[in-house]
Amino acid sequence: MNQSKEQRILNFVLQNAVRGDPRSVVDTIDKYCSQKEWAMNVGNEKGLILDKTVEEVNPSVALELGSYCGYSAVRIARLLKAGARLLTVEFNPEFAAIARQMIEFAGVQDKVKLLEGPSQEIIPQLKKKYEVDTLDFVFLDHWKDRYTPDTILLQECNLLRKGSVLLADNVIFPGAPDFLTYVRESPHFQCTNYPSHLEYMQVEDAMEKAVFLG
Ligand SMILES: Cn1ncc2cc([C@H](O)c3cccc(CNC(=O)c4cc(-c5ccc(F)cc5)cc(O)c4O)c3)ccc21
Ligand SMILES: [Mg+2]
Repeated sequence: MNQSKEQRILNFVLQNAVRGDPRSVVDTIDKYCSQKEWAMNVGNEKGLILDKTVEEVNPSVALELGSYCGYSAVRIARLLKAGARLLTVEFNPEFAAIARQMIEFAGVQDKVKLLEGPSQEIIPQLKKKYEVDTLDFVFLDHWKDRYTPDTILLQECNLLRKGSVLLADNVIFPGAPDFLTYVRESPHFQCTNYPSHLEYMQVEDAMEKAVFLG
């Protein structure tokens, strides 16, 4: 049975990156996906925006929606302070299996918990089952038509507090127009747009930061 692209990315990392070195895992994925096969990792250009936002927020509890191969989970986890944790949600079993191995190889498994299932089922379980009080940081990178309903669900589940930061990938390409309208018109969010480019391409893209005002 021939391998999936995601399996090929993982194999390239296992053979070329340095075990326990998150930076080398991130760089190796970027090398493969820019030179051999495009894949929907956030990439290095938007990754720098992600890094700056994570460093600014310095979250104790972070949530990622859409693990994919674990690229952004490794990228976020490497910046977390001692005792801080990242919960990453992936519904596709094959992607989840790849991401778990990527996270393990990078050596950030003590900071990251991958939750397998769709976000709309996982989010309502975060408080009781995963002992979350409120979320300091949320990275949205799953199905673009889920950004808005899940942002509403996070509020309904009382998972956001004054100052919680949402950062959304791909608000220009593939695009999340309803999400942009929702957060920009809501009195409960203060929004900032970060123009960038689609990972590994010269296509325009952007990230949107939305700070919850309570
Ligand atoms: C409900 N739920 N809960 C958890 C959860 C997890 C998933 C998966 O991780 C998953 C699977 C497939 C697609 C996505 C979204 N990502 C994208 O669609 C995307 C596309 C492109 C792009 C750009 C140019 C192209 F030509 C084609 C694709 C560039 C990007 O950065 C992307 O993030 C996410 C899905 C639903 C989930
Ligand atoms: Mg994306």
